Amino acid sequence: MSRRVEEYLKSEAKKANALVFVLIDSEISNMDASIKLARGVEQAGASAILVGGSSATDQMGMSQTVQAIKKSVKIPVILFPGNITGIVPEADAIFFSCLMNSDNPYFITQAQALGAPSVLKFGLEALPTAYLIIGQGTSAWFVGSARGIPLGKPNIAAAYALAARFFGMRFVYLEAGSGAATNVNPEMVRAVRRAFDGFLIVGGGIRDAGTAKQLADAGADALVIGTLLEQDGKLETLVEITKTIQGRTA
Ligand SMILES: CC(C)=CCC/C(C)=C/CC/C(C)=C/CC/C(C)=C/COP(=O)(O)OP(=O)(O)O
Ligand SMILES: O=P(O)(O)OC[C@@H](O)CO
Ligand SMILES: [Mg+2]
Repeated sequence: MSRRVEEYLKSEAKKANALVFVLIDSEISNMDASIKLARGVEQAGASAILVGGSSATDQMGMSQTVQAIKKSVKIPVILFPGNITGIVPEADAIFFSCLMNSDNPYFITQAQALGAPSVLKFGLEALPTAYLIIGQGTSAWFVGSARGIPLGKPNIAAAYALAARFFGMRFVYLEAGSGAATNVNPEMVRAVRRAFDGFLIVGGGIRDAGTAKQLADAGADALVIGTLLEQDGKLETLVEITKTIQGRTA
């Protein structure tokens, strides 16, 4: 299986303090809005577009959205599935994730087993990802039956990341949850960075450049921004974020 997207992300991450990935929630944005947003965020310096939603079930709609985004931007489009319904053919890659701290085995191995044949059939590049949900009260936390790692317990997150490393997973995604009131804190990112030498993604509740800089300085390779851009006029904040952590826009 090709590692084209993974190699691209790793080489881009070497050039910047951290990359920015933008999450387009296929349950919220219609096709025109998604295309406009994708073009805007590419211009603003985002390195990849993630498409997904914790309860996305409209595969036809997602398929069309991904296809339209692909035609509009050069940066990779990566699926971010909350379930097997989040797998569509048109993307470049998929976070093939294991919600390691779920209480439900479905989100640890069963969705993956059910989805794997489609990933192969569609030729999607699978990015092996340990998805760790931090804190509680968000959609991903609820839908994924996560036993959220307490925000103030960096060593627990680091232990999961170490387990992910020993499993051979090459990505860890520390997720406070979309729209989280409190983002993952830099102490936890630092602890996980010490334990895990792969590609470290941090997301959930990041809304300003100051926070983004702290998380990048703590060792994140990429930050995910979603909810912020669901409000009009916030592209400027994204430009500020990319400038602060990368010193550049596209
Ligand atoms: C690999 C395959 C086939 C599936 C993975 C299945 C797993 C591990 C799911 C994890 C649990 C889960 C429900 C994750 C959702 C991730 C996601 C797309 C979050 C985005 O959050 P939103 O759905 O936008 O939240 P809002 O409700 O706030 O919009
Ligand atoms: O929507 P926000 O809070 O930016 O979170 C993005 C992403 O980490 C959610 O999966
Ligand atoms: Mg959302």
